[in-house]
Amino acid sequence: MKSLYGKTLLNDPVQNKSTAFTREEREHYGLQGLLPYGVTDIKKQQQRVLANLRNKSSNIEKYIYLNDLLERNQQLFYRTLVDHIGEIMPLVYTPTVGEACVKLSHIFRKPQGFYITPEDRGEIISRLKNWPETDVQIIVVTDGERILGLGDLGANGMGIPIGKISLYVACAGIYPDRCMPVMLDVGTGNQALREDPLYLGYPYPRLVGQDYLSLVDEFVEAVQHRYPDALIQFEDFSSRNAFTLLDRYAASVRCFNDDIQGTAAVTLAGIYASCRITHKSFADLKIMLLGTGSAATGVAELLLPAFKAAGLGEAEAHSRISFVDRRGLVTAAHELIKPRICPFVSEREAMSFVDAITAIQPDVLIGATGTAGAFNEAVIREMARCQERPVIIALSNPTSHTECTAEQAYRWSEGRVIFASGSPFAPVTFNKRTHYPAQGNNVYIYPGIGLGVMASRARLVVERMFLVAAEELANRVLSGEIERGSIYPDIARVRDISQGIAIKVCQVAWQDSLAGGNLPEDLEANVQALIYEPGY
Ligand SMILES: O=C([O-])CC(=O)C(=O)O
Ligand SMILES: [Mg+2]
Repeated sequence: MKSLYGKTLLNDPVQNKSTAFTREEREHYGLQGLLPYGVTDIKKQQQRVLANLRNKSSNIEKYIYLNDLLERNQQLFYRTLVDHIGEIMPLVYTPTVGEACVKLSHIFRKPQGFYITPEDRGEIISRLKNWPETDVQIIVVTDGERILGLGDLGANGMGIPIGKISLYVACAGIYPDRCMPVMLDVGTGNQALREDPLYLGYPYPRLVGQDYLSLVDEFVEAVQHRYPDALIQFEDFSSRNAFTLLDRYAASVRCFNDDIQGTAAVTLAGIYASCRITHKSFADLKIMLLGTGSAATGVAELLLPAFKAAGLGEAEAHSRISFVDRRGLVTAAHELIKPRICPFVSEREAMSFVDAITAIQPDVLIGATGTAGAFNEAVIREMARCQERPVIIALSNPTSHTECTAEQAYRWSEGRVIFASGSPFAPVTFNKRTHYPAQGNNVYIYPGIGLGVMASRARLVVERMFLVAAEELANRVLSGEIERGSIYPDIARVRDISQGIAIKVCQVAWQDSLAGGNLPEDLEANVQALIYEPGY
C-alpha cells in the first residue's frame, strides 16, 4: 500500500484511522496538530458511530450517514457493519436502499462505482482502465430497469450494486478493493426521472434490442479482458433482459443472475427448512407461486432439479408446481404465457387465485409480484384453512411492496403461518404469543456463491452450486430457530454461513471440473485465506 502522510492520509478512506492513530503513528505520519489529543480504539469509535446513527430521525438520514462513513473510514464502516449486521443491514441494503435509489440524484454526494453509457460504445475497454483497482474479482452490475419491486429507476439504481457490494464485504469477507459496482446506464423509461432537473443519469429513453445487447456484449467482453478472474453478478434487470442475458452468457462467462438464481436458492432453503417444522417430506410438497417474473420463474426452475433429487420423475416434479398471476391460476386458457412458464401451465380449468388454493391445497405459497396486498385476507385465510402450518414466503422488496406484512400473515392465519419475507419485519405478538418472521433474502446466498467461485476460480456458475447452497443454508438453521418457527438463520451468523456455502460451491467446482488449479488439501483453509477482517 502506498505510504500517505498528513491530511492526505486522513482523507484516504482505506488507510484513515482518524482518532485511532497512535502517538507514534501521529509522529511518523505527520499527523500532529491534525487530530484532537484523545487516542481511541475502534471499539470507542464504533460507540460514537452507533450513537450518532441512532440519533438520526429517518432511515434515509441513516443511510446517508453510513455512506459518508464508508467514504471517510472504510475499516470502521465495515467493522461496525459486521459487528451490528442485524441493525445496520436494513439501513445500507433492503429496504432503505430502495428509498435511497428513488432519491439518489437528490442525495448524491460522492461518486461511487463505475458508470457506462451508450456514449462509451467502442471505448469500454479503455474506460475500464479508469477504475483504479487491478484485482477485481466480483462485479455487481445493473441497468436499473427493475430496482427491487420499484420499477425503472435508471441510473439511480446504482444504489443496488453499491449495497450488494457492501454485503459481499460484510457477509462473505471479500476485500473491498476486489469488488466493483457497475451501472449500465442505457437510459430510462421513467419519464419523470428524465424530466427531473437533478437527475444524474443518461436522460434518454432506454436502448433496446440489438443496440442494447451489443452494449452489454461489449461490457462483458471488456470485463473479461481487463479482469479475467471477475465474476459478473447481474442484478435488477427487467425479467425479459434478465433471462436473455443469462441465456446468452451463462454457458461461457463466469456469471449468474441474483434475482433468478440467488432468490431461487434462498427460497428453496426456506422450503427445506420449513419441512423441519411441519415434519413433511420435501418430496411430498405442492408449491404455488404468485407472479411470473424472474424470481418466481427462477424458483420453479430450481425446484425441478430439487424435486428430482428427492426422487420424483420429470412429470411428477412439474405437477407439484403451479403458477398464479393477477388473472388467477395459469392455465392453457391464459393468453400470452411467457415461454418459461409454459412447462408449468396447469391442466385444470381456469379459476381465481383463492379457488386455486382450495383446489390444489398447496403446502407452500410464494409471492414474487412486487405488489403489496397481493396476499390479501382471503388468500391467507384459505391457506390456513387448507394447511395446519401453511408456509408463506412473500419475497417482494422493499417492505412497501411485500405481498403482505408479517402482522397480517400471523393475524389472518391465527398465528399458524410459517412466514418469511424478502424484507425484514420485526417480531409480531399475536394472541399473547410472539412470532419471529424470518428474512428470506438472497443476501444469504450470493455472498457465499461469490466467495466459493473466487476460491475455486470456477470457470462457470452452475445450477448445482445453487442447490448445494440451498441445502447448506437450510442445514444452518438451528433447532432453537426451527422451534420458534424461523426458516432462516439469524443474520448475525451470515459470515460463517457464507463460508460454509463457499466450501460447498468449491466442492461442486472441483467435482464438475470447473475449478482453476488443483484441489487444495484443505478447502476450508483455502476459503479462509481469502477473508477480509475489517480493522486497523
Ligand atoms: O435486493 C434485495 O433485497 C433482494 C433482491 O435482489 C431484489 O429484491 O431484487
Ligand atoms: Mg435484486
